[in-house]
Amino acid sequence: MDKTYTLEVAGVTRELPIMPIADNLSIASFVILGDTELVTAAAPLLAEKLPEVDVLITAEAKGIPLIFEVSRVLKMKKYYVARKSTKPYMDAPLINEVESITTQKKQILCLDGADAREISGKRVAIIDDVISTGKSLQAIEDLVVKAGGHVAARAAILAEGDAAKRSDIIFLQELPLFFHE
Ligand SMILES: O=P(O)(O)OC[C@H]1O[C@H](OP(=O)(O)OP(=O)(O)O)[C@H](O)[C@@H]1O
Repeated sequence: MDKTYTLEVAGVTRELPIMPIADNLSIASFVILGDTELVTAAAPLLAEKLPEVDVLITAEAKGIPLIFEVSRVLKMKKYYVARKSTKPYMDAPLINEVESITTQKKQILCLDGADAREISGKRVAIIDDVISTGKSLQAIEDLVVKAGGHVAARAAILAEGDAAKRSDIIFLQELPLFFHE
């Protein structure tokens, strides 16, 4: 099997290392943390595909640079982040469990109660770097609904595996999964 996968997205090319995550499955590792060139190229393309929304939300961690840039392009003054642990400075956080394709154990996602109150009644776009099993997306969506927000868009740079067949998400490029014996 190839050791890398050549990804072309938003006019940028990256050689993604193919990494095993289970006995019969490998993924092309896509890490946008630190990749200013890719994030700044992808964010405006995603921003122009979004319907009109009031707020943006992502999950810690890899969605953060992307949501920052999308909010900047859209001239939004802030964005929201569901964290993967509670913090003492949070006010009555909303908490949900989450498991992603790369998660080895269960994690939590939590939204500060103060953020939840601001999201209430708003049209929300969920932003992430990749949608794969969709479990992270669903966990964020559950928090948004709990907060009283209305999910109006689900957007990512890449749709991995079967996620590329979904008609309810916005994405720029597909990413294959690599199954083996
Ligand atoms: O559709 P899914 O199967 O849920 O996978 C997609 C999620 O997985 C990755 O995050 P990861 O869990 O690796 O966390 P990190 O951003 O904190 O590294 C990615 O950033 C998405 O949030």
